[in-house]
Amino acid sequence: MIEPPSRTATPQRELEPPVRHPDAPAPGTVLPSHYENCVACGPSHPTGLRLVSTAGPDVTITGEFTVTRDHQGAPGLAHGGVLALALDETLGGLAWLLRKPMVTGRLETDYIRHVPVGTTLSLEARCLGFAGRRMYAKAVGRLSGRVALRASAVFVVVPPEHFVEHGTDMTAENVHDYEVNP
Ligand SMILES: CCCCC/C=C\C/C=C\C/C=C\C/C=C\CCCC(=O)SCCNC(=O)CCNC(=O)[C@H](O)C(C)(C)COP(=O)(O)OP(=O)(O)OC[C@H]1O[C@@H](n2cnc3c(N)ncnc32)[C@H](O)[C@@H]1OP(=O)(O)O
Repeated sequence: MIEPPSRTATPQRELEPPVRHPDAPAPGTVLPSHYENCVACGPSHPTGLRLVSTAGPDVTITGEFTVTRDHQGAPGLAHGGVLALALDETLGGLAWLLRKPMVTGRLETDYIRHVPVGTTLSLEARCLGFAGRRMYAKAVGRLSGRVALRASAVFVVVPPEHFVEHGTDMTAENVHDYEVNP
C-alpha cells in the first residue's frame, strides 16, 4: 500500500509557525517528569532513561540522558529503540511549550554514530510548525558535540480525554491538573 503524503515527517505544505504559549516555562527551566513511571523521564522507573529535559528559547527543548547497561542492544552499545525513545521523549517535551496534548504519530530516525554505555547523549528538539492537528518537529542527538542521531516527527494534537479513554491511572480530574499545572 502506498502511504498518503500526510504520513511522512516532511511537511508537504507551508506550516503554520509554532507559537510559544504565554504560560510556557521560561528558557532554562528544568522540566519535571510528566509521569513518575515514564520509561523515558520517570524517576520511579527502575531501569528507565531518567532523561532530563530543559525548556529552550522559542519552541525548543534540550534533553540529556546517560546510557547505562540497562539500555544495551549489542554489548556495550545503546539499543536503537532506546535511542528512538530518547528522541521521542525530547520531541514530546515540546508540548510543555505549546501547552497542547499530543501523541507521536510518526518518528523517523537516522542513526549516524554508535552510542556506547557510559556516554551522555545531549538532545535538542525544535518545533517546525503545524498543519491542522499535525505538529512537525526535528531533533538531533549529540555525543561530545558530534551528531549521533537525527529525527523528524509528526505529533498529532489530541483532546485531553485521549489519555483518560486509552490509558490507565488517569481520571478526568488528574488530566485536568496535568493540563493546567503540568
Ligand atoms: C493532557 C493535557 C496535556 C497538556 C499539555 C501540557 C503540558 C505537556 C505535559 C507533558 C508532556 C511532556 C512530555 C511528553 C513526552 C513524551 C511524549 C511521548 C509521546 C508518545 O510516545 S505517545 C505514544 C505513541 N503514540 C500513540 O500511541 C498514538 C496512537 N495513535 C493514535 O492515537 C491515533 O492514530 C492518532 C491520535 C495519532 C490519530 O487519530 P485520530 O482519529 O485522532 O485522528 P486522524 O486519524 O483523523 O488524524 C488526524 C490528523 O493527523 C494525521 N495523522 C494521523 N496519524 C498520523 C501519522 N501516523 N503520521 C502522520 N500523520 C498522521 C492525519 O493524517 C490527520 O491529518 P489531516 O487532518 O491533516 O488529514
